[in-house]
Amino acid sequence: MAPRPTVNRRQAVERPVRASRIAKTKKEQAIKVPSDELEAAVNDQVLEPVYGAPPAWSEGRQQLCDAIPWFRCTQGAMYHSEGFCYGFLIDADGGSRTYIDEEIIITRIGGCCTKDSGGNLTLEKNQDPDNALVQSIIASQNSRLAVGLVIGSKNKILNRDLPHRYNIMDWFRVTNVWYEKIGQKHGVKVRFEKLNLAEKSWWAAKDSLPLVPLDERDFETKPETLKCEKCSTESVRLYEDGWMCLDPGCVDFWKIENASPPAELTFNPDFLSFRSRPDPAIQPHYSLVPDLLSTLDENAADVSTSRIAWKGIVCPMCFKCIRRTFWQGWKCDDDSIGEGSAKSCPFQKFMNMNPVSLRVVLDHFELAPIKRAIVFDRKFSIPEIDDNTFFPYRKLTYKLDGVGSITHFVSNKTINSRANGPDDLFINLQRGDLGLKRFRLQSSLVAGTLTSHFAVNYGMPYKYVVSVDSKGFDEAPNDMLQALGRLSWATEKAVISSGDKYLPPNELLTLGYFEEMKIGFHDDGESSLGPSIATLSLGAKATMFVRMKYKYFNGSTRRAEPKQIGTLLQDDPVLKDCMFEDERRTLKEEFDAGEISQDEYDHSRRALSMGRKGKEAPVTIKMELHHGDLVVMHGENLQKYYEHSVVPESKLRFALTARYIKPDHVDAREIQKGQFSLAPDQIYDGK
Ligand SMILES: O=C(O)CCC(=O)C(=O)O
Repeated sequence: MAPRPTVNRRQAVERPVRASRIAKTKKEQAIKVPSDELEAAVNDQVLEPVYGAPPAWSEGRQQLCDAIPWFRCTQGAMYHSEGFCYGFLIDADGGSRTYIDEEIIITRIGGCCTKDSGGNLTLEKNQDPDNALVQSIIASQNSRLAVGLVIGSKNKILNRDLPHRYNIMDWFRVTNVWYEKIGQKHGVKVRFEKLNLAEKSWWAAKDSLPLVPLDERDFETKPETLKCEKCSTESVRLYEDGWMCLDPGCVDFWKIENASPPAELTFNPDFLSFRSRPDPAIQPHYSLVPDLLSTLDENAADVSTSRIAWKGIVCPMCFKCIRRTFWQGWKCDDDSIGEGSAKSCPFQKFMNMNPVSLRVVLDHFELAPIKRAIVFDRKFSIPEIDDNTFFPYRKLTYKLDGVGSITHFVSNKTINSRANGPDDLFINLQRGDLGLKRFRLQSSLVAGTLTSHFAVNYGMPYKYVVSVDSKGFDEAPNDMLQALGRLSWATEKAVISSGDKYLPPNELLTLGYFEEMKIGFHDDGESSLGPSIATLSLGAKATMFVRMKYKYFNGSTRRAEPKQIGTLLQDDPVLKDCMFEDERRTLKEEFDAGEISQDEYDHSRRALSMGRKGKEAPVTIKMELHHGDLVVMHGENLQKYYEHSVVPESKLRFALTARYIKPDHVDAREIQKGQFSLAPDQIYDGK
């Protein structure tokens, strides 16, 4: 029998491969493409079909990160956590001298980059050994931890027609981590080698050669490694063009025989073709494609609202990563982006939502509180306490000078346990389908981020924080109207005590929080809302934080660049406890009195902030919201100047918030949605 050729080379490399950013077809491999034709070459590329299909995929980054535990990073190429690299994305820009074939990937590790005018990432500082990404990739290599790889469809180096935006590849081992000179800086590169060499990769070209069996592979031949004469560091020979010392601390770093290497380098075929002997000790930490659903016993108490149960899953029918957008579970065709094969996937998994009992979320359920004992932390505002006017509620009032007030009606066991009271509402809201869903945040750092809570809106449309489709109050279940009765009572009592006119609510937003869900700092809206907003808390305890908005605290908007000053406030209200309160007040008085010009006013204000980093305002009000408590925020400018966030504890909480939406901000056809009349047993008497 004729001897076989060197098998690894037949698999991966048959001729020298130029290490470039340009994707090349097999025929073009040694052809140099001028850089000004780069864009056109990439666009005109004829992509080859792939051999198989990815084990899981996603059209959105958020969906991918939610479902795949080894890739929970919505930005950057590397997912690292607690000092290890678990997952890596190969997408548009792998940097210069990138390489991909069926089993090998050579790429930079990402980080320390900015985008140049052409949209390419360039290193803006050296990547040193203390960099977290560098440490993580080395830690994974040293502890023989397999790394999961994902390939994005913007990758043009592989030259394959990838089926989806993000495609799970397989587990890889880290075989080499080294430094290269990239522009004027040094950055870290990595060579990944597919762990399972016994199975053909799905991303191989459809007409590619069959896989070389393991027992015919050469695991002995390794690329040449030489010791530097200057620093004694051993470095592997990466490029055909010549050996280079890869220690960035050495005077001979990145030089071929004392000279800079050519701009375009050709990979050393031995570096591409060597394969590591299978090693059973190299294992991943996670499953490549987790089957989360098989582990969720929906009949077990409280599983359906636990943290793990609102992670994304991989659709068992079409393998798409899907997020839990519905209160009851996952629906494959709901979380689709663009056209995709899964648009019509019928998979849906709605869980048995066994009601979570109050016993589970309230430590002191039945035992307390008969009267809630409250300890106030002197770091925050201390409220006025009134135990009499609205007995059995304790009324706590926080005053925000010249802005408004926050009234906290503290509930107790007697109030909560009355018929149609908070205890009943908490259980009843869990029966049936209220239509609670997670929506996309309108503005978020990463596009497509979902809220960390479920929402449903009744009454007038409320579109400030999330775009929630509103249902009319005529469709609202009795429990919502019972809650609306309480909220109307609380609003009226809080507003009338402050001497203002009471406007009955015409909108009710219900938020549902599972374990570890929350709502970050936001305001409820300025121009479209009336001055009063009332919330009823049900279930788990939560903490509400109130702070001044950044621009009112600092006197200017956030700066685009650290050295710049943001835009100064046109009309600075100089709120109590803002930065440079005294100076800003004096300047404002001088300006209002015509003693200084606009230029002088702005110049002096800029001088105050010069050289100072803007910062978030400290929290001024911190409230513990318990089951049955009612909170009313009141004041024309409260939502303009202040923002709030709420962080619940335990496994289930509802917040029902009633607002007055100004009818002139609502489409005339929607106005009737906000009309309601309460039946006698839905009107609340404060007991
Ligand atoms: O969960 C809460 O208590 C507050 C909810 C909230 O801030 C909102 O609906 O805007």
